[in-house]
Amino acid sequence: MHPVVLSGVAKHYRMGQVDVPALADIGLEIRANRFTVLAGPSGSGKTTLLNLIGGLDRPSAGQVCIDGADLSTLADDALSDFRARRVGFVFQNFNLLPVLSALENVEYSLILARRPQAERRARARELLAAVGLDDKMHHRPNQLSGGQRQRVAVARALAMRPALVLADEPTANLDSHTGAAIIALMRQMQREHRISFVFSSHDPQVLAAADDAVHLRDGAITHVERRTEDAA
Ligand SMILES: Nc1ncnc2c1ncn2[C@@H]1O[C@H](COP(=O)(O)OP(=O)(O)OP(=O)(O)O)[C@@H](O)[C@H]1O
Repeated sequence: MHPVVLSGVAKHYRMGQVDVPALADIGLEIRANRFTVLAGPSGSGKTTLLNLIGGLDRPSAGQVCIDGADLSTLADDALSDFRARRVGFVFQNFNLLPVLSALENVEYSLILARRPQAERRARARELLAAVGLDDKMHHRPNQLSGGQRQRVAVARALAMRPALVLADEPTANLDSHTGAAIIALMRQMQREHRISFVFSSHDPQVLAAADDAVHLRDGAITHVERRTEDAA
């Protein structure tokens, strides 16, 4: 099963009297357990598409189905609940809560989901160890480097065992060496946790690491490259 299927998706933004078309007639199947990159020049619609896939915004037309659920049929509460349980997010500016430690940042979504304390603490520790931060669990974000902050964000995105992790330009604020390490980490996490990762990126290193690349231009898909076979 494809975890994400988009059909006939369009998005227009309204700016006063002006209608700004951002995406038109998008049909796309994102494969399960793959690393997919949305690539294209600035303004081509990458972030808009990622926001629709993650249920952060709604399409002007068409359907977005994740894990068999048609997001357009969900009311706002159900949509945010779905997002919290099934989708992990990684942002270019990390978006960690500054007053919380690395451990608490990873644990936070599990607290909101009312998981028992022992379980959520164990899960957060396990994930921080997996991203190489065993010795930094009690550091706050301003006591961590950019690369370490993004490692915390990756651990946080995985905490709820999502079906899908979305990352908007995750290496944009990192130097190329640190960016390469984060890509390798995300690749490893994607394989170990057997989930689908979808990125938007300009970064050739991210594009080179992808199984599938979706090329966008002027709000439309120009072509999709599938670089690995479907599993037998
Ligand atoms: N909130 C908004 N209101 C109005 N227009 C918007 C809004 N967000 C995006 N747009 C427009 O939609 C189009 C697609 O923007 P989008 O941010 O999705 O592109 P992008 O490929 O992610 O660009 P970048 O690589 O620069 O982040 C652009 O023309 C942009 O100006």
